[in-house]
Amino acid sequence: ADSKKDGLASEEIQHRTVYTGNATEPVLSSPPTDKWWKSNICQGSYCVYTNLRIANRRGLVLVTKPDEYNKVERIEAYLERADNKWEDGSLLAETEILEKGLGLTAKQSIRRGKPLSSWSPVLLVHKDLFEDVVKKKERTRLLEAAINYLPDDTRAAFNRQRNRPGHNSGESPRSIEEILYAHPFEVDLGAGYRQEHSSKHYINYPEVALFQHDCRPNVAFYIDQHLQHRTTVARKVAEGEELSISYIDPFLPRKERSDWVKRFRGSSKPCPCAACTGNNKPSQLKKSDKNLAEINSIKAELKNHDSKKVTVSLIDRYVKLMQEEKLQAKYAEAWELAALNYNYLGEDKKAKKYADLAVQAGIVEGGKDSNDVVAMRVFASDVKGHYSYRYTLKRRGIKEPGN
Ligand SMILES: C[S@@+](CC[C@H](N)C(=O)[O-])C[C@H]1O[C@@H](n2cnc3c(N)ncnc32)[C@H](O)[C@@H]1O
Repeated sequence: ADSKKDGLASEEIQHRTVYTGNATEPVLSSPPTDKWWKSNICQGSYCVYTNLRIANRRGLVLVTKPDEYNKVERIEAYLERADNKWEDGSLLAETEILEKGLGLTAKQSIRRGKPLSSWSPVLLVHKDLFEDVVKKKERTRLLEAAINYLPDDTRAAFNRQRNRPGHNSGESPRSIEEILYAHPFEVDLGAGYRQEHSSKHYINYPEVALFQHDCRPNVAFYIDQHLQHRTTVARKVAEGEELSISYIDPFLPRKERSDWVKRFRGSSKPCPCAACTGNNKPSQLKKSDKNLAEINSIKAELKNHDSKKVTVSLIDRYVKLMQEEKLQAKYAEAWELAALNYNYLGEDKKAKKYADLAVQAGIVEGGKDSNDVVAMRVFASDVKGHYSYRYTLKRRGIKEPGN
């Protein structure tokens, strides 16, 4: 009964007896604890790979193809440096949230820029598995075996996601597939040499699964090149407020965002976020839809070096709309575009201001060593020395005052 309550993996695999597809005898195989190991649990070109030692013995399992496995194996040294933690346990509380299940709320107010978490993945599953292995039973066999191989604590953390909070014992725990669909993260391991197939994988971080979705989130996240997942507060959070990340592209039109929310909830119920319901005020929704359409169209102009429509007031308007729409978790690209475009028009003071803001936002959204942050730092240090200074004015034949 206890195992049901905890939503643990199905009974048959609790004792770690794993059956291979065409074997007549159960194959009792336990992974070694000191290296990568390929199990004999395979289906077509997909196999279960495990590493119990990785990330200070948190462990990592993969359900993937051999060349994808090789890519992860190559970055093992980086994964080894993982630093798995909530940055400050006193800031967050697990809370049951109406219509959404278990989530996180702030125990006290938290400032923008505060790092919240850093976790290594425990499971990677090739996305093509779901097309190439058509029988759900076969996929389940691989996925359950993979989870079963994880170290006990990690498996328990994974299985906590399978609970259905707010529901009582009658309901069965979520399947691993449901968890993967309900969890927003995926990574592309990148094209290998002459590789033609996709390298996209679902990637699971059990602790991070506690962040609920919001299209106007107050927390930004990124997955770094070591596959480490990091979250940072994107706008000031009040005590008691729910912490959220966006599982989807927040610049999508509302209808598409709502459809996505239905998909990951596995339900036809409408999306309950304020950005979808407008707090039941139709005028608010209309305004937000209009703002978003305008943001997207101005963004297209700002990205086009040859645009004849960009003026200082158009950039000012873009900045204002981004703030109004509460898109703080996506400021980095916006401030970078604003900074460059101001500079194209010779507005060096505004360019400097937004370049500095782009650096701050870039740290929140991609980390201090990300390429964008490095580039914006260089730009901010000397906006007039940057190629972009007066770029548009020069092309329009406008001379610098005094020349
Ligand atoms: C990654 S989990 C988040 C933790 C989950 N609430 C739980 O209780 O385990 C994703 C699931 O949470 C629920 N959820 C997250 N954000 C939501 C939202 N904005 N509205 C409704 N449900 C949401 C959905 O059921 C979704 O499938």
